[in-house]
Amino acid sequence: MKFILGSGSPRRKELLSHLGITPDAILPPDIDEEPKKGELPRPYCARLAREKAAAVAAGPDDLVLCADTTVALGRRILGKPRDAGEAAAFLTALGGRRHQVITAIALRRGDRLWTRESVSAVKMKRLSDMELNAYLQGGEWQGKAGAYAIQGAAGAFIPWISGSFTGIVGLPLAETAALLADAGWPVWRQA
Ligand SMILES: Cc1cn([C@H]2C[C@H](O)[C@@H](COP(=O)(O)OP(=O)(O)OP(=O)(O)O)O2)c(=O)[nH]c1=O
Repeated sequence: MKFILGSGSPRRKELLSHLGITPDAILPPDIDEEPKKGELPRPYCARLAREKAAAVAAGPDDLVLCADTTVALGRRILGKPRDAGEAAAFLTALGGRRHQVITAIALRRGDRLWTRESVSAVKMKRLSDMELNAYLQGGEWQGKAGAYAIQGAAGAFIPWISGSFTGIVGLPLAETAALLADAGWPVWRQA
């Protein structure tokens, strides 16, 4: 049996290491992340995590762990920005308001699938032109849902969260540990 991390996100690999897990393989899934017409953020995020888990090639006994992080502004889904212009639009829309960050995780072994979700609320301050431009120049927005990473410079824009910090970064550790326990993986085995 192999443990496969179905994710190209270095944050997810690092967070998983806190549970003492070094994956036997890292296989980033390649799926269409376009939301369906009228799809709401939470079901969208859960669907993507499931589809990622289904897309990773694995043996019948292998465990495959996948996740999806989605930023939701009301009913609006903010995925990974295509370019700096879209990142600027996302950050302008998020500034001065509360939004949600959803991370859905999916664990698959053969035909069996275990899933969980973490939902956090995040308040971002309204950004000045100087803050916005400096942040865009720093490049940390690339590849991040909602165009920011709380674990980097954008932490300075976020005075308040309610929920799971590790969930916002991309892999909620409490839910992940519980999911692994559901599947019979011994997270807290003694050395
Ligand atoms: C909101 C937020 C997102 N993110 C990241 C986590 C995810 O990597 C990314 C959202 O994109 P995802 O599609 O969830 O993941 P990914 O494309 O990076 O990797 P994979 O599909 O291979 O697993 O945004 C942060 O690192 N910090 C944050 O504060």
